[in-house]
Amino acid sequence: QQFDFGMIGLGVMGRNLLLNMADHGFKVIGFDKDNQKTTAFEAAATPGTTVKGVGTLEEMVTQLSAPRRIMMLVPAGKPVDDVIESLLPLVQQGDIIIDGGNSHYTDTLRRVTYLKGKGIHFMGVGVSGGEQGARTGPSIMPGGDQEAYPHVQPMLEAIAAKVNGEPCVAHLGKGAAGHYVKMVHNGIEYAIMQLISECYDLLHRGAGLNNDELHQVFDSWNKSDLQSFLVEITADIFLQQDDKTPQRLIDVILDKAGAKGTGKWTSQDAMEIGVPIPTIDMSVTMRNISSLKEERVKAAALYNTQAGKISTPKEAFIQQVHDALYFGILISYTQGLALLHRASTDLDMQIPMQKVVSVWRGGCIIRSSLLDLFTKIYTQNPQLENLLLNEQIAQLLQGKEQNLRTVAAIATQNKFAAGCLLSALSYFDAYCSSQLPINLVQAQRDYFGAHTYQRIDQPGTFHTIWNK
Ligand SMILES: O=C(O)[C@H](O)[C@@H](O)[C@H](O)[C@H](O)COP(=O)(O)O
Repeated sequence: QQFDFGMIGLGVMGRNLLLNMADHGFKVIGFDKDNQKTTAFEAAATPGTTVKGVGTLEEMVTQLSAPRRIMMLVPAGKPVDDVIESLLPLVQQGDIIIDGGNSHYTDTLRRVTYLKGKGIHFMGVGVSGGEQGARTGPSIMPGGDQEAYPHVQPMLEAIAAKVNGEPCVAHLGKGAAGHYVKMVHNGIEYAIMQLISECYDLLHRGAGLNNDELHQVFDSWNKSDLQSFLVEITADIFLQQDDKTPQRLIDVILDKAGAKGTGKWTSQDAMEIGVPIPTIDMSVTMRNISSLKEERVKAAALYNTQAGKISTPKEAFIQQVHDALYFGILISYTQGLALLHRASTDLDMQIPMQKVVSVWRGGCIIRSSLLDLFTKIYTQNPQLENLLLNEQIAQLLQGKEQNLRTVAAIATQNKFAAGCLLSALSYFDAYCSSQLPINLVQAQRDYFGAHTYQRIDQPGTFHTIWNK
């Protein structure tokens, strides 16, 4: 019995992806050091499918047909390098090793080069959609050498989410492009989650909506132009009863966010290559501020900060917040996609933007109806530097702009920490300004550091001996 695909790591993601693959007729074999996981894997298989769990890497590798296709879903970092080293004595030239975890793209690039030298194909593949997505249809973001992709394409297309019958997977570029695209996906995910939480705060603490009303609002928004996975689950979350107290669970969850790093990496890389993504940056910052709970409690007492009650009539305010959220979400995608466009050139990854947005239409955490529009826009203009330069997007934003300004004013007036809503507006105003007050910054830099400046009326760089 020869198997088509092997998985290292049968935690919930690894197991579910492999079971999904077996359901599509592929013969799959999985390895995990933990015997309970291999047993649970076999037990969870759909009757009639061909699955096998083994306890040694050798057993798995020797039963795979050539070229071997081996995916690992292990924690990012050293565990990935350890698995690669333990595989090397067992694999042959032409075999394909895939890292499906959230690895940093520079690690992936290093591993692509290292294994290329040994005649082994290494692919960094982003997988989005969580446990449920892995089992029934994730969004898959593969990158790496084109030569290897056709060997894994049938499996990935079979298991991926489908939109209009099209699989949400495509080859997304050279080197570590797959993991780079997944990293930015997560950066956008951070921003949208933070924007939704800021709107929840304005509606709940500000306008006094209770959990049932919040459920109604988000449920209706999910039937509007805000239709998306994150808005959909947010509507559900407000109905979840706590099993320890008579309260709704949302009301007993501590306001301290966790983070595994992908959002931070996105901001770090954007700063590195000089692409502004302030709303994503702010979402990372807001998680960091949230972790300072004890200090925040002290500061709140010192400054007696209490968010105000919002007097705008409820229905009108709900509509204003709807538009503010829509604007913020669109700006978050805009920033992430502008980063991908630039990184594709600067890091020589040749990322096909129209494929990125089409792969994000289904299965992933940031899936939303907006991705259909983006797919049309990038198909018409694959080299678009920034969505804000597209007329259709301009019309959409101009229709919502005033309500965002109103909500931003209300939020600041009433002491709501709406950092992502405000940063989206500032980004929009700065990006859409032909004139920025940066001439003064240039003057100051030249004044104290002779850093020179350019003039609006003649080419060249200039330095002035300032009158001090
Ligand atoms: O696309 C996905 O399926 C998710 O993004 C997934 O990758 C994971 O849930 C995040 O990495 C969590 O990230 P944080 O712990 O940093 O929020």
